[in-house]
Amino acid sequence: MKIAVGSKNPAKIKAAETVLRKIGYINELIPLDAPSNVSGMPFSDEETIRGAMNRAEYCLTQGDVDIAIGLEGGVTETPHGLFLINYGALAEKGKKTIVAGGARIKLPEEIAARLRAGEELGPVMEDYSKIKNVRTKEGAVGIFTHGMVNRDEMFMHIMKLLVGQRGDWHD
Ligand SMILES: O=P(O)(O)OP(=O)(O)OP(=O)(O)OC[C@H]1O[C@@H](n2cnc3c(O)ncnc32)[C@H](O)[C@@H]1O
Repeated sequence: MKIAVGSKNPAKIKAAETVLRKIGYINELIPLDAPSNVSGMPFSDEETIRGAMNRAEYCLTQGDVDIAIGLEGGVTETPHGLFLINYGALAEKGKKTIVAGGARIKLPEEIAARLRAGEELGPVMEDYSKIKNVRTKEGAVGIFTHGMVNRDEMFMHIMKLLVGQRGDWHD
């Protein structure tokens, strides 16, 4: 069984690899540059879910991939402020795509204002934290939880929700 993940982001690959290994999948995980076909900074649950699904479903069209994972970050507006959100999708040939969402936290108003003005979270977080490539490491969630929950761990939880919903992993 060949499994792909629709991203070359190390935080996403690590999350997918760790959880797949936990359930006994020890073959190579194939990272593919999969387009999300949504905006660079998804601004709703719907857009972020769509991005995750698009990434996963694109991977299924590449080579002989049997199962594909799409992981996508975004934000969503609420009456309480702008929240960081993340979703995952697991696509499999001949089956309905499985979707799961991850933990969410409210972003500080100074970050939210910049996103509403059109900036993307990746560069805004680099600027705010003075750390390069935050999105590939601890992520915004890691910065704002002081390392208590980093981006890979947050995606690991989404991965568990995905593989758990699929159910039986015996060949
Ligand atoms: O390489 P890919 O897979 O595209 O990963 P990405 O982090 O760049 O892209 P996402 O589609 O997951 O996220 C959409 C945008 O939000 C940014 N973003 C999302 N979550 C973030 C986080 O926790 N920390 C920093 N930036 C984040 C990210 O940099 C993108 O600009």
